[in-house]
Order: sequence, then C-alpha cells, then structure tokens
Amino acid sequence: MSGCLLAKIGYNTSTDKNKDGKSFSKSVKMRTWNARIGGLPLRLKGENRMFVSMQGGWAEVICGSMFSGKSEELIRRVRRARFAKQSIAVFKPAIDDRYSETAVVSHNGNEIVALPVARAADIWRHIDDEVDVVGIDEAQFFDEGIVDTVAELANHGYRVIIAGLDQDFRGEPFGPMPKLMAMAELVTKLQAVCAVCGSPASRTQRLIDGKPAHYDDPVILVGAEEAYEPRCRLHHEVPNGVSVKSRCDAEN
Ligand SMILES: Nc1ncnc2c1ncn2[C@@H]1O[C@H](COP(=O)(O)OP(=O)(O)O)[C@@H](O)[C@H]1O
Ligand SMILES: Cc1cn([C@H]2C[C@H](O)[C@@H](COP(=O)(O)O)O2)c(=O)[nH]c1=O
Ligand SMILES: [Zn+2]
Repeated sequence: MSGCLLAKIGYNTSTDKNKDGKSFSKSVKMRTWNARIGGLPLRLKGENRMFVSMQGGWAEVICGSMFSGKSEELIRRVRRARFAKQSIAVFKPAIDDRYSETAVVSHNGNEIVALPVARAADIWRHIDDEVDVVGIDEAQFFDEGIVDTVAELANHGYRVIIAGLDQDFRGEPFGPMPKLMAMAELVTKLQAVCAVCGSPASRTQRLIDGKPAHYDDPVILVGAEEAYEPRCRLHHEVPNGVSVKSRCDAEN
C-alpha cells in the first residue's frame, strides 16, 4: 500500500456567535491522521508515534461560463466522494428551478439530488456531524451571507465544493463569486466552446430574440440555451458595455 493515510475522525464542540450576537454551538470535525509515507509505516510507538493532526475543512470553487461543465464537475466530485463512503449534502438556490427543483442537473442531463434553499443561512439547518462534504451549485445567486456560511463550514471541518458563474452576461463579477474564489483553497476555472468560432469560451452571451442583451438589462434571468450561449472574449457582445465588439464598433 503506498502513500496511505489512516484517518481517525473525532469531534470537538465549539461555541460561536452569529451575526446577531446569538451563541450557537457546532462541533468541529478534527481529523487525526496516522501517516504512512510511500508505503513505509512510520515505525514509532506509544508516545513517540508520529501523528499529523489537521483539521479537514476547506473550500473548492468551480467557476466558468455557462455550458463550461461546472455542474458536471460538481456532480463528478460528489460521486467520487460517495465512492469514498462520505456523506454528502448538496444545496442550490431556490430561484434555480430550470430543470428540477430538487436536483443539480447538468446541460447534458446528469443529475444529483439537491436541497433548494432560499437563503445561505438556511444551509446550516440541514447539516449535522454525519455530513462530510457540502456541495453548493449556482452560488452566484446566493446572498452575500454565502461567504460567511462557506467560511464557517470549512472552519468547522467540512469540505465545501461550490460551483457558480464567475461572470454575468455583461462580463462582470457575479454576486458573491469573487469573494468565494478569494477565500477558497482551490479554484478551477472551466471553459466552454465559443458558439461563434469554436475557441475556448470564458464568457456567457445573453440573447433576447436572437440579439445581444443590453448592459442595463437585469442581471438575473434564469434560463438555458434559449437565452444564453458561451462565447470567447472576441465574440462576446454587450451593447452599451465594454465588450471588445462594442469597443470596435465605437471606434469605426
Ligand atoms: N458550446 C458548448 N460548449 C461546451 N459544452 C456545451 C456547449 N453547448 C452544450 N454543451 C453541453 O454542456 C455540458 C456542460 O453542462 P453543465 O455541466 O451543466 O455546464 P455549466 O454548469 O457550466 O453550465 C457539456 O458537457 C456539453 O454536453
Ligand atoms: C450569464 C447569466 C446567467 N444567469 C442564469 C442563467 C442560468 O439560470 C444560470 C447559470 O446556469 P449554469 O449552470 O451556469 O448553466 O444563471 C443569470 O441569471 N444572469 C446572467 O448574467
Ligand atoms: Zn469566438
């Protein structure tokens, strides 16, 4: 067996205060790792036995344009965690009822069960010590409270996997995503395929009746291919905005 880590998992209870000053207690999952490195168990006994203690919580963000595979990647990570016999709770904002109210569904039809929640703070109500991994899809739609919620979950020993759009249709940072990306231990940025030229697509084009939506249009519009397509920087158009296309049009 190479590179094997034997884990002992225990819980410490801590008391904390929420934003309203109310005390609440949460148990912190403490993982004590009894290490074997490169297949060689460390041959220390009793008091001298080497333990590497670490708290197991962290945050991972999966971002990118629409159709870049964020939901697929979230589903893949959740399924892998299940193979590792971990207990998983997945959440999505109640506003996203596109394909299903109770599942994360990717554009190619993969799905996993998810609990819709109206506000970020509601997530804690559904978490107990049995849970190892917390998945959150469409994080861009959550209120700013999602940042504290994710930080608290990670601080208390949970692995948190967050998927969301880093940019809105105007190419601007979307909701709480910049803060989530800044605080995460790991950020994966995915790209789709530009619907115009086939290059990697980092942006999402909103089309209303086939025409690019204007900069001043509302940021939130739940939808899929009827209103959106992935585009590269060059082909991303935002009339009245700062896209490459509108800059070129203004110059000519
Ligand atoms: N232009 C495109 N580029 C990449 N994938 C696309 C495109 N159009 C449709 N798809 C489909 O979208 C799937 C990704 O869906 P999904 O994981 O739901 O993406 P996201 O959550 O980032 O919107 C791809 O596997 C592919 O089947
Ligand atoms: C760009 C953009 C998107 N939305 C909406 C459209 C979809 O309902 C989701 C994104 O879903 P996906 O899993 O990434 O495909 O967000 C929006 O409301 N505003 C926007 O600017
Ligand atoms: Zn392009």
